Amino acid sequence: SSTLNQPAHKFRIWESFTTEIPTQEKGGLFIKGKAPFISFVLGGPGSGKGTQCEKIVENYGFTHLSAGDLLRREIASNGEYSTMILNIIKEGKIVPSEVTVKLIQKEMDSSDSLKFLIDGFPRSEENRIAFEHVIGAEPDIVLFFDCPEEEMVKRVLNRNQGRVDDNIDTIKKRLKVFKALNLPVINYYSKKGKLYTINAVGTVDEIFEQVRAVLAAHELVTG
Ligand SMILES: Nc1ncnc2c1ncn2[C@@H]1O[C@H](COP(=O)(O)OP(=O)(O)OP(=O)(O)O)[C@@H](O)[C@H]1O
Ligand SMILES: Nc1ccn([C@@H]2O[C@H](COP(=O)(O)O)[C@@H](O)[C@H]2O)c(=O)n1
Ligand SMILES: [Mg+2]
Repeated sequence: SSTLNQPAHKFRIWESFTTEIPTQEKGGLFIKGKAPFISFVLGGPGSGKGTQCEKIVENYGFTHLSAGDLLRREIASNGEYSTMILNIIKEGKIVPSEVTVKLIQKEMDSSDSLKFLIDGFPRSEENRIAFEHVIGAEPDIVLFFDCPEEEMVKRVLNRNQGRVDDNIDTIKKRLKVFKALNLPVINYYSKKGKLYTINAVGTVDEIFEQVRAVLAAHELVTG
């Protein structure tokens, strides 16, 4: 059956083995003994999510899961969904949540990490709801890299990593999709008090100082 129709199965397993029932929020990951800290990392195309995630990993030992990288790896594997994913990425559209959440779930399940950065996810309300349903967890915080469109376009066009979506036509489409589908997710987490907006203009180090302040407030600075 569809992944989306499966319950947050690990939570059910935990419930049946202990009377000490953890909060539903982190249910799917409690089987590892301790619920990991989860940060979603959002922002438009080229806002600097991946760059800042690298700095967070270096400094604080998070495990970085980039949804885009997982999808690109899936394309490279020539698997069942490769062509479908490639076509969607070329169009700047969003891959069905069932596929993306399954890739994230696999990485989280095979990791012992207690700190995850989930970069470029959730890109839509559908993504968000699928994650909650399948993983059985919500993020502790959401970092939002807020960057003007002209700056994002400039950065993407200069990126030079051979990505099929780093061209002006696809960037325009990605910006439209970001506004239509990702901003509602950002607003959702803002209302929940989980959103931390970072001014993504400036040097990489200047931006990282803002990130550091957010992580310090959550006592995640010890690595
Ligand atoms: N503060 C900055 N100033 C100038 N250039 C930057 C800055 N941060 C990142 N860049 C550059 O901008 C480009 C895009 O950055 P990055 O790949 O981190 O963005 P992203 O948000 O992950 O984008 P995407 O959503 O497309 O994956 C890269 O070439 C990166 O080196
Ligand atoms: N949750 C997601 C994340 C990404 N995609 C697709 O991949 C493209 C590249 O993503 P980056 O985070 O590396 O910019 C993106 O434009 C989408 O086509 C997705 O579908 N769902
Ligand atoms: Mg990226």
